[in-house]
Amino acid sequence: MLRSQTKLFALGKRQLCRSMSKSCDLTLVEVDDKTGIATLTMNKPPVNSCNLEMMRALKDSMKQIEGNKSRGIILTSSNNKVFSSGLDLNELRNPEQERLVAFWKELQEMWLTLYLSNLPTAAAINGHALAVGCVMASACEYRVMLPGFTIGIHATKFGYVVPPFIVNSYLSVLPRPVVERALLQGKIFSTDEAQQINLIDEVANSKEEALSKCASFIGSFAEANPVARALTKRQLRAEFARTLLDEPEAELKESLEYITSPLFQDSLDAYLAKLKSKNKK
Ligand SMILES: CCCCC/C=C\CCC/C=C/CC(=O)SCCNC(=O)CCNC(=O)[C@H](O)C(C)(C)COP(=O)(O)OP(=O)(O)OC[C@H]1O[C@@H](n2cnc3c(N)ncnc32)[C@H](O)[C@@H]1OP(=O)(O)O
Repeated sequence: MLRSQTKLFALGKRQLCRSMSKSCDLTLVEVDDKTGIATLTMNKPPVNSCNLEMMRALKDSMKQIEGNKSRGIILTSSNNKVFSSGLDLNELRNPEQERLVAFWKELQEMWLTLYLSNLPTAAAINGHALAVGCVMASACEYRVMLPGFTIGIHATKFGYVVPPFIVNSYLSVLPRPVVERALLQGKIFSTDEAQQINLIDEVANSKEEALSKCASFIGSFAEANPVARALTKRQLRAEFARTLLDEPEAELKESLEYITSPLFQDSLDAYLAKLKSKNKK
């Protein structure tokens, strides 16, 4: 198994840190010296799918940003078509038990790190944000999206039960009746639809504009005491994080049982075959 490593480079006025795998930098972090805001870029070709190493890199980068006393985090993608395609489905297919346990624990920890970050968080959604891609954007405090893309959690459409903490990600942004309908339909929203239901806060016409709008949002906390802000955020969000904070092992056990069931594996096979066949036509 590859271990992600983190390196720090001085780059002019900026610091750049990278979480690396053998073949590429999975995440890139740039801290703007003037604003103190860190941009965390997902950089796992072709579609930023979240495998074990990617989620570890994301978690490590976020912890590093918090440790560097940055003023906020903007999550974005180096791919100008895909923000993230969600969990790497290959991790779920006929998994080896030890790796599956590590993978699911990393998902839990990555989500908790983002959802409960002490820092203001914003997502510059510069491409499709599907399933856990949407969950990561929803875990941020603010979302700016480019037109012409899609966002949503479509798990039920291809036969997956939605885990409770993923339901909670939506519930922290959307009203309950909207969440219920969207999850049960497996609804994927266009940028316009997402704005209408307030799944996203703003639309921007370029990645630069999206980053700038996210930076303005983070700047809006300039007058707030960072410690008071962080503790208040944690109080507000603790309820939705409760399952994973108090009983991560129970959630893990339930998810593992479900993922390794023939029911799940069969629908995953069919879904992966459909996804691959798209490119063979
Ligand atoms: C009661 C207890 C309950 C417990 C429940 C426990 C577990 C349930 C698990 C359910 C959780 C689900 C969360 C998820 O995040 S699952 C991931 C779902 N994601 C998707 O369905 C996205 C699928 N991808 C796409 O729709 C498209 O790829 C796209 C993102 C719109 C980009 O389209 P495009 O630019 O055209 O790129 P391609 O489609 O050609 O993709 C390139 C390449 O990448 C492969 N790929 C895409 N997404 C994934 C992925 N998520 N995982 C692995 N691989 C992916 C795709 O197959 C192509 O591969 P080839 O080049 O080899 O054909």
